[in-house]
Amino acid sequence: MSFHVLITDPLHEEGLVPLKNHPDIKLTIINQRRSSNLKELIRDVDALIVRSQTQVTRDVLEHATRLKIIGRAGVGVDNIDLDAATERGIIVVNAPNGNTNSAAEHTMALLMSLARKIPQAYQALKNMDWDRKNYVGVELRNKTLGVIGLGRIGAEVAYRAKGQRMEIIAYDPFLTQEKAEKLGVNFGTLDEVLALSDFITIHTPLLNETKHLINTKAFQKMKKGVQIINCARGGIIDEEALYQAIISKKVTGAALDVFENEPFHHHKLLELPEVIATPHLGASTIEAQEMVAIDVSQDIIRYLMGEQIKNPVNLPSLPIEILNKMKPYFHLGEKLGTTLIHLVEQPIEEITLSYEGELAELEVSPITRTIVKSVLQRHLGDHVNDVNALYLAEKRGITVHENKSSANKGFTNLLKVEIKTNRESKSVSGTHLPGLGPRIVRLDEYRIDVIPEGHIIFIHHNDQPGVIGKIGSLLADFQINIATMQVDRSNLGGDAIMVLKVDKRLHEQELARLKELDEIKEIQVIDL
Ligand SMILES: NC(=O)c1ccc[n+]([C@@H]2O[C@H](COP(=O)([O-])OP(=O)(O)OC[C@H]3O[C@@H](n4cnc5c(N)ncnc54)[C@H](O)[C@@H]3O)[C@@H](O)[C@H]2O)c1
Ligand SMILES: O=C(O)[C@H](O)COP(=O)(O)O
Repeated sequence: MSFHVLITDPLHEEGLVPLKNHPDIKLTIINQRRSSNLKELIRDVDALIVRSQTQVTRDVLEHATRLKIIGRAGVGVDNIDLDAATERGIIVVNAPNGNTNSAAEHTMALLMSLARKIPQAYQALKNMDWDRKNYVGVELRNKTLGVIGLGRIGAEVAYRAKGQRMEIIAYDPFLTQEKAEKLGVNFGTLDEVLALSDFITIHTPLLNETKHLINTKAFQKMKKGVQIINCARGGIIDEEALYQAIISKKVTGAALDVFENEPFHHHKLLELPEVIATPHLGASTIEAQEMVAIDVSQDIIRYLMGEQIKNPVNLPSLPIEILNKMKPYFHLGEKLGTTLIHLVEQPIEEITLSYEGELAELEVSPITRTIVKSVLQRHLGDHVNDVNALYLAEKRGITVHENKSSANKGFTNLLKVEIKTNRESKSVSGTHLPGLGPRIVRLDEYRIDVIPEGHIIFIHHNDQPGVIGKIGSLLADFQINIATMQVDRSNLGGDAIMVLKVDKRLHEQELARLKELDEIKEIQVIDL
């Protein structure tokens, strides 16, 4: 199988090598700035790789009929419509670690340039103006640096700023006491960070919640004379509010690497002498570009070749070692979901997944996605995948519940899948036996022991003498060999089930003959 990969932003050459050398990959590289026909180009590609300049909008994705994966050679994915990608089952991956160091170093360069007015003094000197009195700076030592967003880059900046003997106060909704202590920073609320800092540096993603996080109100809460750095994303600072805060002398300096609209040829903030700026260069180092390009190319290749990816953005992300440990449960979950969906009538209202024993200790959301996928695939087809399964379930009004219990009910791990429709509720439970593999151990209240693979016939019948013989002799007439047989009943002479594993698939006519037996209430043939 051959895959077509399209690259629309400049990428480091090293990152292209694995793609160029791959026998199953055809590579197209375009300069998106010169190409306005992304919608045309994206039609026949399997993978797209971008940096921050290509805008992967919903409109663009509507034309991407074959697209399976989008790779972002960098961190921020605000130029990609994640909801639209998820709805279409397109996985988005990024390269979150490769440019952390470079972005932190760039932030420090901006911080120091701001404190000592280096760009302004340099510009004056270039204009042959030997001016010393207008470029008196401030020391960083003993000043307070407010860090908003203490993730990868924020933490690296805090670490470096401590080397400048600054006091650090940080705000991040996910900051734990342990992490703050480890980094030697003070915990603060957003308002405290705004009120106490001499310098403020922003390191959050651009999200609905962080759009214009630093607005007129936020500037009002700041110290007079504060200086601000944004090496994260344009749009987190309200640029008009910043302009006014500088004019009013509340803010005495701003260093910006990112802007609300990029690229631009004129910006009113740059007319102010207090503002220094770079054109989104935080990640622009040889080292960072090499690393992000390699990381993203490798994940693209992994995904296209059906291997485990490392940096998914629209899927729960777990370390590879843990995912490998969970592999048997993905397999078991998929088999249980496929089995159960063949045994219920539509329409489904609820899917409930119960994780018991050892399973309850795991992060089970990826298994849940796989089970929901296997359930929906029966009627929606192969376009359902782990990325869009939960979205498609929600869109169809199906609620998905997850229950966990560490209680051990005779199995070290037990996974129960239950489907509720408007008429009935059915469940199937399974376990993974180390060294032996998956087993279906319960069908509703019936106890069975079935290896979920091959051709399986589920029969719901009346518990009465002769049924097993009749079914056995009919199958013999069809030349179908029975490999295993399991029978259980609710009570003597009541409802019973039979699960047969046979060596070849039944034809429609053969199935019809079995259904003619009076004792049989329901029969389903499933290929697992
Ligand atoms: N200028 C550049 O070239 C450049 C380079 C790399 C990254 N970036 C940008 O830098 C930013 C940070 O990147 P990162 O790798 O450190 O990401 P990260 O995910 O490691 O860290 C982001 C942190 O922001 C926190 N956060 C989220 N919402 C918040 C809020 N409302 N208030 C405070 N904190 C909040 C998160 O909890 C997280 O800890 C991103 O916007 C990324 O796109 C820019
Ligand atoms: O989010 C990022 O990784 C940076 O903003 C880098 O963007 P770039 O790849 O366009 O330089």
